[in-house]
Amino acid sequence: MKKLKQTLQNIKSVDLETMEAATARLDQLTKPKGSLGKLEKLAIKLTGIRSELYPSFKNKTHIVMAADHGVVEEGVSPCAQEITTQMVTNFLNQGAAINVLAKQVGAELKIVDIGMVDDLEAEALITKKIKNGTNNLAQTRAMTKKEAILALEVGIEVVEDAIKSGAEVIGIGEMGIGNTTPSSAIIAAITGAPIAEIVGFGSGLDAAGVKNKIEVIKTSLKLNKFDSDDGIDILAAVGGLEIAGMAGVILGAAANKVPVVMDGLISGAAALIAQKIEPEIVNYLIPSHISVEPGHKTIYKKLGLSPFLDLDMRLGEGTGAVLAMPFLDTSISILRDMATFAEAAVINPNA
Ligand SMILES: Cc1cc2ncn([C@H]3O[C@H](COP(=O)(O)O)[C@@H](O)[C@H]3O)c2cc1C
Ligand SMILES: O=C(O)c1cccnc1
Repeated sequence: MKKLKQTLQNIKSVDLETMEAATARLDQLTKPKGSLGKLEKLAIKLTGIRSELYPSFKNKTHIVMAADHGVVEEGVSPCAQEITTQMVTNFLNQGAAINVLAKQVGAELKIVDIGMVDDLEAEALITKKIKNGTNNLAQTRAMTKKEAILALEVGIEVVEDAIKSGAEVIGIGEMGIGNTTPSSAIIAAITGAPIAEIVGFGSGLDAAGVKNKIEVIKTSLKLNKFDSDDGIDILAAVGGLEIAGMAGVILGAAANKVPVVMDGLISGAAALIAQKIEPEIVNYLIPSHISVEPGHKTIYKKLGLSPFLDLDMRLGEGTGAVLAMPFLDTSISILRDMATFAEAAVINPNA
């Protein structure tokens, strides 16, 4: 609890003065005002986070949190729970989509066991297990508040280590069979959106499976009472350990003035929890893509963010997050390297 408290105290508002300077420069560059759209908004946001006009995002780290979910016994996923362990092994052997995409953009990968059912031993795996999977949230609370806090603190620790090693931008992703169920429950709990509008087929449920998933989520929200103003209570009632870990990464990164690139539905649920705990974190969050999962747009709406990419993706692991990472460097190179109207001797249409 001490680590979490300290981290929350260290989260400060972003630097509005530097953002104004960035806006003024963007408006002097040789292009119609605002014509580079979201890239311009991104550059302005990043200067505010880093308190620097031309921050670097060359050193990229992507953190994948892995955990299991008791609720899979309700048939909410078409996939067997063992796939979590098999995929984490695949991550460690460089064979998954996230390995290929992270390598492509030059991001270092960190894989964290924060709550897998199986105990894997591997040098490259960061083992910070809170427990071997959550409880079945259709029967009882997913975890205790203490476990939720410990999982948040794992996220803070892992991201602080990455930042100490030089990370200038952090991506978040996850692996955990069944985790679109707690994610959808969190979205419903926080936004109040109708459950049937949020829930999707996850990794590939059929129509009957989606119907069952909706009922399981409704049951979990009725059964597990929580204080809807308390992000940690929501996390403990209907969340997941990897979701808590990612929320901790967001809080820890914000406390250190480092931007976090979100991924799909599950990282989005973590962002909603982090926002509930500390609303200021939204100013440190960078969206990436819009997932096929219907609840993802509800998340972006609640966060007030708009994604860059629409690639019909629905994988998770942080695949969308790493794909968006190069946009950070790109937006700053626009701000830094383009000529102004005065430098290029071009008539300024806005003057
Ligand atoms: C082989 C495989 C690799 C994955 N990588 C991410 N997920 C994604 O699917 C899971 C969530 O979907 P659901 O809630 O329907 O179980 C998570 O592990 C998520 O990361 C995968 C799923 C599978 C099958
Ligand atoms: O939106 C996602 O990231 C997602 C969707 C389905 C399954 N796994 C992840």
